[in-house]
Amino acid sequence: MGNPLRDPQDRRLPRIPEPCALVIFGVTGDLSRKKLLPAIYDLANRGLLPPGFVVLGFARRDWGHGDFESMAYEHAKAHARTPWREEVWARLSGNMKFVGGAFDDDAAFDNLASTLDELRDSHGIHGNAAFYLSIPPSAFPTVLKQLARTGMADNERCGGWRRVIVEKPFGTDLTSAKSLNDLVDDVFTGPDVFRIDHYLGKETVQNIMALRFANSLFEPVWNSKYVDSVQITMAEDVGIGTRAAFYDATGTARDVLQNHLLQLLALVAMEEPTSFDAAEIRAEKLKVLRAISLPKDIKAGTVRGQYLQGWVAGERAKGYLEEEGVPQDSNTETYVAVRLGIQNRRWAGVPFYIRAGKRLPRRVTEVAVLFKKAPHLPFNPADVEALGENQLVIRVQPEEGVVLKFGSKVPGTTMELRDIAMDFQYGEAFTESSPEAYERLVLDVLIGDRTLFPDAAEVEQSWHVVDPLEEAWEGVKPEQYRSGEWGPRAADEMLAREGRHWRRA
Ligand SMILES: NC(=O)C1=CN([C@@H]2O[C@H](COP(=O)(O)OP(=O)(O)OC[C@H]3O[C@@H](n4cnc5c(N)ncnc54)[C@H](OP(=O)(O)O)[C@@H]3O)[C@@H](O)[C@H]2O)C=CC1
Ligand SMILES: O=C1O[C@H](COP(=O)(O)O)[C@@H](O)[C@H](O)[C@H]1O
Repeated sequence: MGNPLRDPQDRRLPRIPEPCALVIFGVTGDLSRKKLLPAIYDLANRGLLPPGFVVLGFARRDWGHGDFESMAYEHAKAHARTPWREEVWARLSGNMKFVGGAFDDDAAFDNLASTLDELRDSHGIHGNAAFYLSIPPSAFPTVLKQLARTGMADNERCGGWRRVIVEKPFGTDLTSAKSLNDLVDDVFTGPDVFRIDHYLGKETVQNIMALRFANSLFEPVWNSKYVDSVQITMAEDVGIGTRAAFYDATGTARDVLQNHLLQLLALVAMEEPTSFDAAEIRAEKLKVLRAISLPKDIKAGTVRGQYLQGWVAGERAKGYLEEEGVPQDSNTETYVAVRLGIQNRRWAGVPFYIRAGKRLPRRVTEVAVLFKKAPHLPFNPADVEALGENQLVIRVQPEEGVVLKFGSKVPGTTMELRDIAMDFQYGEAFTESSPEAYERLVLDVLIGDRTLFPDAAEVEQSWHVVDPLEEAWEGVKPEQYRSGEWGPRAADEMLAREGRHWRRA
């Protein structure tokens, strides 16, 4: 199916999937409870699900359908974005099924396959099903093999479409990502594979393309002639929560740099796609990912940190090594800062500073484009000194919007200058509410629109960036920072060495 953005007529059409089932592996997990089940309710509430839509949960529980439905009700109600309406849930709940079992349990998968076959006739889903792997990444291969063994991934046998949604991180390095790509492409046909990166489902991230390519204002200055540097920040006030096993084996670079942050960089730096087709957008992003250069001296051009105990938003926070399940001698980073370059004509010489961390003072994700100062400033030197650089800040979350910072005359009888901000906030500009990222992405899978999903080449290219970093960091102890601080001092020093500082996000 073509992308509706391509044809302005199509943009206004509601996109409703064909009758189908969504099978969620790991349905009792954190992601499913907080994001997927609420997203399904929100889609139903907006009238975007087909009649007879089935949610089929799979996890290690001795549950009947009713137990699953009660759990789903509790979490969907707690986390839904749209107003709660019992009648919407009542329509969904009749179609919520559960199959219990472990990933290595053949009988459980045989049971799942026959349940899906029965639903084809009883619920008119025509054999259409999407499988969401909301499970530990180490289990992706086992589940994919089970789907192959039981014939559940076989479009022809099932008489409808079969799609798979693979969560991130997709592999732990380039080699494992390649094997996983091979496996997933063996089991499913290429266009039926959806590698999810939920940042691409965020409204504010999709708006990067609109901001850049729908306006003539920014394009002329979107290059190394005018841009001094770009800063991408993903700060979280939370720690690792209950995800110690996953996080300690993963670290910040694999958890969010390899995917969310490199995707943001690609959207900010890529050339205009010839259309909004998935293939065109992916091709432009891939060119940027291929042009990324790492710091010559990786140790000097990157900083890894690990949080100590401290205070975040007035609350006492444990240190990373005190978190339950984290080994006492863990060297895993909970913060990363890196200076990347992009070796092409548009961006030569412009540093892209990227930082991400847990237990920072507050939750904020933003992309800041910092402009060079004007070549001549005919003002009082003290004023010129006090003026910051012009900045365009894309606030991904929270307080979603875009801020333009520039110097202005202070009202009065003298020519005094001060930085001011023009602020666009979604809440003020639009009456429409933004769908949650997973809501948009689940709908896209059910419709078969791959535009917002990175392809295999992008995922592999991102590991080309992260693998050398991981290699250089091997055995190196991370710098420490107190919970509630903006990361290790070394991250400030890294920018100071280049005459810059991190923007106050
Ligand atoms: N949580 C988050 O905020 C985010 C998560 N992700 C990704 O989403 C995926 C899921 O993460 P998350 O929900 O946090 O993980 P959780 O650990 O919370 O949940 C894992 C789920 O997998 C099930 N599971 C684990 N092992 C088995 C097994 N051997 N057999 C059957 N079921 C099993 C668990 O079932 P049981 O109840 O039986 O243990 C549980 O339902 C991961 O790939 C993660 O990287 C991506 C972005 C954000
Ligand atoms: O993918 C992940 O993202 C979350 C942060 O997501 P956000 O939408 O709240 O910004 C992060 O906490 C988690 O560690 C990571 O796996």
